[in-house]
Amino acid sequence: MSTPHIEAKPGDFAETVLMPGDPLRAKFIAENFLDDAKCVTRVRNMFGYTGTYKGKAISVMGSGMGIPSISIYATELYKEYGVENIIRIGSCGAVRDDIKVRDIVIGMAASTDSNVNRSRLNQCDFAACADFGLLQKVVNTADKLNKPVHVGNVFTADLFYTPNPEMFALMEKYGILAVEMEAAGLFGVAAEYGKKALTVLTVSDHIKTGEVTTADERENTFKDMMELTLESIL
Ligand SMILES: O=P(O)(O)O[C@H]1O[C@H](CO)[C@@H](O)[C@H]1O
Ligand SMILES: O=c1cc[nH]c(=O)[nH]1
Repeated sequence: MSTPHIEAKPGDFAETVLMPGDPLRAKFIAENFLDDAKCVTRVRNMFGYTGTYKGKAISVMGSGMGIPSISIYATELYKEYGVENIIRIGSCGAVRDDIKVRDIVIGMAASTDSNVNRSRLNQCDFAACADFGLLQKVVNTADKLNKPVHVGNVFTADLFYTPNPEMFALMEKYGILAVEMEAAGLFGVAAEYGKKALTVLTVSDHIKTGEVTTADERENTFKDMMELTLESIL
């Protein structure tokens, strides 16, 4: 069995798949955080691996950038490979003063300028939200590990290079924590197939201050986010 975009065999994916946008990041995670990781798909170089973390089977696969790309992979994983949980692990831009670069943001819900969830729900607004059980586990794990996290609404943008930068002030006014490009789409696909999803992000840049993280800082904060996410799904 294979799908148009995934060449893995039935049973090749674990019930939980971690999804960074970047397929090379999926490879890095497999090589540095999982034991006995095996590459299960490489169509279009969108690498997917399955291994174990402290004895538990976990998969990791790139999603690509933006809602259309993650929607293709999430649909095929949920529908064809029996995956139950997808946890997006990505980067985001902060849009308010109390969120700093390097912070961890957990997307409890995702607002968006995309029309995909309206297409699903007969043009009505869909409140795109994370699975409460996954959210609770990651928040409890953050408490246990003494890692500070921000939990709330993120904004999933269709355009990275936005022609409407005035939107960032509106996001701040409405309590949105950060901007990224996939969460609302992933939550919509999970709802469509009766599955579970969560988004965990690290702040790579600050929209208001222009501050960006260095490569070393990105590596360290990324390890923090990985430890938090992996421990929460044990
Ligand atoms: O770091 P990732 O997971 O790719 O996430 C963010 O980075 C990309 C934009 O540079 C978008 O995919 C956005 O959501
Ligand atoms: O989508 C994204 C990701 C990181 N930083 C941004 O400003 N936007």
